[in-house]
Amino acid sequence: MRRVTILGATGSIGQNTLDLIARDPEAYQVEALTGSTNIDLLARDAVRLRARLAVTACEPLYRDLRDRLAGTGIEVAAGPAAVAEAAARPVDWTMNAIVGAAGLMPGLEALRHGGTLALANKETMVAAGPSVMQAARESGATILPVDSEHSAIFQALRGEDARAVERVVLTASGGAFRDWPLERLARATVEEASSHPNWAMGQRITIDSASMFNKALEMIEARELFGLVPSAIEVVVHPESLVHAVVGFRDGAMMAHLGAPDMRHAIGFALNYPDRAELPVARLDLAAIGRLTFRPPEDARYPALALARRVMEEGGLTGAAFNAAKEVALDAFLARRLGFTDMATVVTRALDRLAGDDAMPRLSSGDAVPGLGDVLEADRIARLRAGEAVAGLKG
Ligand SMILES: NC(=O)C1=CN([C@@H]2O[C@H](COP(=O)(O)OP(=O)(O)OC[C@H]3O[C@@H](n4cnc5c(N)ncnc54)[C@H](OP(=O)(O)O)[C@@H]3O)[C@@H](O)[C@H]2O)C=CC1
Ligand SMILES: CC(=O)[C@@H](O)[C@H](O)COP(=O)(O)O
Ligand SMILES: [Mn+2]
Repeated sequence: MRRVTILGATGSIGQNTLDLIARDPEAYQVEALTGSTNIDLLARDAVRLRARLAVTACEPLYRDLRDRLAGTGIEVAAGPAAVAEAAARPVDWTMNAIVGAAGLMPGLEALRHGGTLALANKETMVAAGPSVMQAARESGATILPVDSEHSAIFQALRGEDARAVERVVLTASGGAFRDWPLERLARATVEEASSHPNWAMGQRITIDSASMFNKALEMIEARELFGLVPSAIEVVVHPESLVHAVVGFRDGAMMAHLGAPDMRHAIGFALNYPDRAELPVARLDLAAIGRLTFRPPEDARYPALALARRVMEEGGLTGAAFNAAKEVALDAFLARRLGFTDMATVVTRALDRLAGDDAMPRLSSGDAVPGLGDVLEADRIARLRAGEAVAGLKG
C-alpha cells in the first residue's frame, strides 16, 4: 500500500487526483489532505478516503473543520505552517496542487523527505526553480511534472539523451479571447475570462490562460524542469488542446504527445510512474477529429509571452518577482480593480521598478541557486511594487 498526501485536495487538480485514488482504495493509504476555504469538501473527502490528517491553510476555519471531523479519529490542523508540516510527513507520493506561491514551502518540505513529488503547482518552479531542483537532488526525491505540457515533454523525453533535444514546443489553447477583436480585450470581464474553451480548471489558471500568463509561467517552468536554454522554448497556439507539447530533436524528428484534455492523463501518469495503468479518460478518434490546427501567438494579444522571455534572460530572482506581481495583478482583476489588459501593464511596471530597486535582495555573482530567504523577500517586494502599480493605474 502506498502512502500518499494531496496538497490542495479541494481544488480542480486535487479532486481529479482523489478521483483516481478513490478508484483503487486498497492501493493507497492517505496520510494527509490539505485545503483552504472549502472545509466541507475537505472534511467529506478526509472521511471518504480515511485520511490520517486534514489541514486547512485558513487558520480561522480550524474549529469548523475540527467540528466536522469530531469522532472520526482524523487529526485536524490549520494554518500555513500546518500545511507545510503535513507535507513534511514522510510518504511515498505527494501531489502539490496548491495554487500560487503558497505552494512553495509545502512543496519544498515534501521534497526534503524524498519520495515522489507530483508537481502541478507551476508557481513553485517559476519562483524558485533552482532551489526546488537542488532540494530534490539533496534528498533523492523524484519530481514528476503534472502540468499537461510538461508531463507531455517528460513522456516524450523518456529514454532520450537530453543533449539530443533541440527545441520544445508548448501548445497554448489561446484562451477565452483568442478570437476576440484586440480592442475589445480591455473590457473583458472576470466572468468572460473565467471560461476556458477546452479545459475545466480552477478560476485563476483559467484567467491566466486567457491572458497567456499561464503559458508564460509554463515557459519558465519548462526551462527550470528540463534545463533548457530559453531560445529552445517555443509557444504555438493550438485551439483544439489535443497536442499537449512537442519535443524536437537534433535529427529533425518531432515527438508529439496527444490526449483528451483531461488532467487525469498527467496525474495518472505521475501516480503510476514508471508504469502505465489504465486510466478513465476518453480515447481520441483521430479520423473523427479530422484536423489539428496551429498558429503563431500574436504579440499584441499576449504580452505575457515577451515578459516570460525577459524573466528568463534576467534570471536570478526575477521569476519570483514576476510570479508575485502576476498574482497581485490577477487579484486586482478578480476584485474588479483592474481591467483585463491592465494585468500585463502592472507586471511590466513592477518588473521595471524592481530593476533598480534598493529594497530587492542582490545576489552575489557566485549564487547559482538563490537562497530561499532571498526568494521570499523578492516575492514580498514585488507584491508591494505591483500593488503600487495597481494603485497608479486606478488613480
Ligand atoms: N486545474 C488544472 O487543470 C491545472 C492546474 N495546474 C496548476 O495546479 C495548481 C492548482 O490548480 P487548480 O487545481 O486549478 O486550482 P484550484 O483553485 O482549483 O485549487 C487550489 C487548491 O489550493 C488550495 N489553496 C488556495 N489557497 C491556498 C493557500 N494560500 N494555502 C494552501 N492552499 C491553498 C485550495 O483550497 P480551497 O479550494 O479549499 O480554498 C485548493 O485546494 C496551480 O498551480 C495550477 O497552475 C496546472 C495544470 C492544469
Ligand atoms: C491543462 C493544463 O496544463 C493547463 O495549464 C492548460 O495548458 C491551460 O490551457 P492553455 O493552453 O489555454 O494555457
Ligand atoms: Mn499547462
